Amino acid sequence: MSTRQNILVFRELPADQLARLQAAHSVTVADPKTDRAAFDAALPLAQALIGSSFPIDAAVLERAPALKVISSVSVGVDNYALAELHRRGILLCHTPGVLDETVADTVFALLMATSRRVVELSNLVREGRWTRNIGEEFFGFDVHGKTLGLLGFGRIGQAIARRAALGFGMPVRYHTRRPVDLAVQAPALLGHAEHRTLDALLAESDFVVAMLPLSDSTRGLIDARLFSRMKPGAIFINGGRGATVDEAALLAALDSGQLRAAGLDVFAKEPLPGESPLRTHPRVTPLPHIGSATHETRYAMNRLAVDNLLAALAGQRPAAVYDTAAA
Ligand SMILES: NC(=O)c1ccc[n+]([C@@H]2O[C@H](COP(=O)([O-])OP(=O)(O)OC[C@H]3O[C@@H](n4cnc5c(N)ncnc54)[C@H](O)[C@@H]3O)[C@@H](O)[C@H]2O)c1
Ligand SMILES: O=C(O)[C@H](O)CO
Repeated sequence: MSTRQNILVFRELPADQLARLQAAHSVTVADPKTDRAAFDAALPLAQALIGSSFPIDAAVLERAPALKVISSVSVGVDNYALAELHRRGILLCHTPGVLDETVADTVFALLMATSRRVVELSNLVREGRWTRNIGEEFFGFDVHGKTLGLLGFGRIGQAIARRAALGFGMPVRYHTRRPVDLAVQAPALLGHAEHRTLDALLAESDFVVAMLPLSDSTRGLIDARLFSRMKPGAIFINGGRGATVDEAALLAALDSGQLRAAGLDVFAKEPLPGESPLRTHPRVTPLPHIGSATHETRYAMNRLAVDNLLAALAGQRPAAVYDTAAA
């Protein structure tokens, strides 16, 4: 690629990271959620896009004939028309690795909040309803020593597994299409994590944590059949993507008592619609998709996304390219 390129920034970046782009290229900032007209106007000349949380689908790509590279400020790539990017030869970069520990912390916050009923009991205090010693009806469920089942045992799944096994003494079971060679890929988990078939994992686990990407193979994967295979009284946590879960089946499993509780950072539709029963269900702890939302981690993601984009525009191999051919 030649020297100054046209970059369209479709989500706010930290000022210093935006300045890095502006120093070398022509930059237009237009958030399609608040100024769709400006975004649409900049698309035809854009050679590069950087941002997140907006679908870059085939219709958007059709209006961006000069596009050569997209740098997503996210690890998940479900907002991008992957086959179309591959067909058009557009490079897709993302931000794996820099958010693993923070997202794992968020998932653990949900694990603790659901099992120890943190939000419910904190509200009891705040609302002046703590008038006598807490009785059995408010007791929780131990986390330490319980079995954790992971659907999704990639970068973030393994960070969750380390917390569970090494911090809380929890046996970890994971389900992937093929067992992971722990000695090579996750030596800290040797002797702590074991591969299971999906049904065996569900039958054994006190906590089932989904940390899956959204793809054709995972959309709606966690359905009524899977909930019915879980241990009665299990806790379900979703930190991956909302659409991997059949939300009606999740509600039915909560209402029948099959599930003790659910902790959800992600939903099929975000922001969660006001009428969703998941918003106010007494045994659901909902979070507004905050897995990676700390100052440090969001900054690291933005910096990596800018690094990726500048490298691609300089004709170098970016640190984190997503393989659209494999999608
Ligand atoms: N809540 C948040 O804020 C937040 C933050 C970061 C990532 N995420 C989501 O988490 C996902 C995982 O991130 P990662 O960095 O750990 O990804 P990763 O690619 O390292 O791991 C993905 C794991 O999912 C497994 N997997 C994929 N398809 C599967 C299937 N059909 N059946 C069983 N296992 C399957 C893979 O084998 C792998 O173990 C992201 O794609 C993103 O959607 C959410
Ligand atoms: O995929 C990711 O990085 C998170 O969900 C933030 O969008």
